[in-house]
Amino acid sequence: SLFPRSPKWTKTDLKYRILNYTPDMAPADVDEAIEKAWNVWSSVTPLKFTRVYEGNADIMISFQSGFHGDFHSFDGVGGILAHAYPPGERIGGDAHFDEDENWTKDSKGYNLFQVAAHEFGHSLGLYHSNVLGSLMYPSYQMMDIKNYKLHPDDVNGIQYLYG
Ligand SMILES: O=C1CC=C(NS(=O)(=O)c2ccc(-c3ccccc3)cc2)CC1=O
Ligand SMILES: [Ca+2]
Ligand SMILES: [Zn+2]
Repeated sequence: SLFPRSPKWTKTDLKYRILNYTPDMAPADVDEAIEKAWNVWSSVTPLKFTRVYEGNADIMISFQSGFHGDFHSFDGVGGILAHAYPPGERIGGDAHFDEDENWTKDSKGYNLFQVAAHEFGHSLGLYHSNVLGSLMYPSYQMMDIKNYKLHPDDVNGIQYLYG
């Protein structure tokens, strides 16, 4: 078609790898935050996310600071918290978290689960939403992470791509 659909994964079984850890949190808490962030999206699509511990994965997850080898250097404390690449080969899908932030599993600093869930939306092909309260809204706001529920706007967006 004239306007090829926005980039999306052409497979439903995606592999992710956590390349390094932030000193801000216990590794097990990082693992859990990342897994929960994937569950947000797999719970409303046919997508399956499998963690791998070596070699290449569709989505490579890492904590980096300042210049880290791509064209989007991080900026120290505050400002940009993270970024993720739309679906594709090599860097496509990868998610980078700014190590200079204070990553937490609760409501102090920046909640890793929440930021990861947002970034993984980008890794899957979603862009920002203008619906306040949606996960893909461009600005960070603390949400009820205990029993997190995806906003209908986010469900519509991801199901448009993978429904
Ligand atoms: O595409 C971009 C480029 C700039 C971004 N700014 S950010 O890193 O400060 C950021 C802002 C909001 C969020 C967020 C929004 C809603 C829920 C959870 C996090 C995550 C990261 C984040 C982002 O995803
Ligand atoms: Ca920053
Ligand atoms: Zn974003």
